[in-house]
Amino acid sequence: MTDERREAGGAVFEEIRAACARVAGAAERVHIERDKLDAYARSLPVDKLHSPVIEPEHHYLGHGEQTVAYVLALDSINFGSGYFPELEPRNGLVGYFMVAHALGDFFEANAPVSAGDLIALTPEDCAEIFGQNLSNEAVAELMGLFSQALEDLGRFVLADFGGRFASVVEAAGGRASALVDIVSKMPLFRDVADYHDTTVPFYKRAQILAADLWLAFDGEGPGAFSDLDGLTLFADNLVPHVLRLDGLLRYDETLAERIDRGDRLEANSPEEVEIRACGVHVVELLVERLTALGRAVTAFELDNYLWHLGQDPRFETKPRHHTRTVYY
Ligand SMILES: Nc1nc2c(c(CN[C@H]3C=C[C@H](O)[C@@H]3O)cn2[C@@H]2O[C@H](COP(=O)(O)O)[C@@H](O)[C@H]2O)c(=O)[nH]1
Repeated sequence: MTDERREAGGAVFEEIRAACARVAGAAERVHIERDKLDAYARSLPVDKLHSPVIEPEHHYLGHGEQTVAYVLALDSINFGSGYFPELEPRNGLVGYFMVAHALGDFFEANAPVSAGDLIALTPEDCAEIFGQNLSNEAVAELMGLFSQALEDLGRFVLADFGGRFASVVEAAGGRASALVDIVSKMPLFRDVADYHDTTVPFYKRAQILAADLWLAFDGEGPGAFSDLDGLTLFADNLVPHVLRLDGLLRYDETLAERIDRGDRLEANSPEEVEIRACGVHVVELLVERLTALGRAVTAFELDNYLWHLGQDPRFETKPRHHTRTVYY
């Protein structure tokens, strides 16, 4: 990493990178296929890498401070992948896009949505918003967690920011690392795992919040951050899956079998932490390779490219790891 990038990123980004590199070095169940990195880096379509996208048809964009509120709410509940196989599609959408779209419909119908409105949302309200049936135990658990996460956000905004969502972002002073520090005061944003003796921060949703604000506001106003190139991969269950199917990550036989037959992995288990950390580290290695090839790219840009690539049926139809967690 160059000194410029180190300066651009806050301490938190360096902590994530260092911890994930340590886990990758010690990992027993997940292996990085280093000899394939160079060819993979060369195969990436650099023109697409530099244009991260947010789908306007699925997000509530263009509404000023209400869009700030929406993005904060969205990334408060940008999790549930371990529950997604149990969810009903809503208007033909599943997974992340279902959640983003349904929350957008809620904002459309109820604007201006206040902190108090978020605090008041019950699991039953969430089931209605997301078109879900609470008679399914796993779905009921997820709707309970969504309601808790939205309530936490509402209380946080009310207690520390006078009820004004935009003030949360303004408090970060244009630094994504500061935004990560601020929102991580909410317990459900504190995405920090343990791996043997190592503390491993991922802060997946806190980081994606800065990225989404940047995308939603075209890098202006609430989307202006000077240190976006400090962001790491947002460690979820889709990008590592893409990296696995594309041959950069190899899981040992036992882990591969468990995932392929649909067993769930425990949150914070060594194998779950290894998958996430190796995902983060591979992306760092790819950023290094691409930079050396004169095709400088950021981890955020690679994340956005790889995540959208993962929506392709080639990846979507193959089993990936599922973990019931509030972090992704
Ligand atoms: N690494 C990374 N993980 C991301 C995202 C997003 C969506 N964000 C973007 C979308 C448009 C804008 O560009 C936003 O930036 C969702 N996820 C995670 O995926 C999982 C769900 O997957 P599926 O079951 O297929 O819907 C779940 O854990 C969810 O938390 C990302 O961008 N990067």
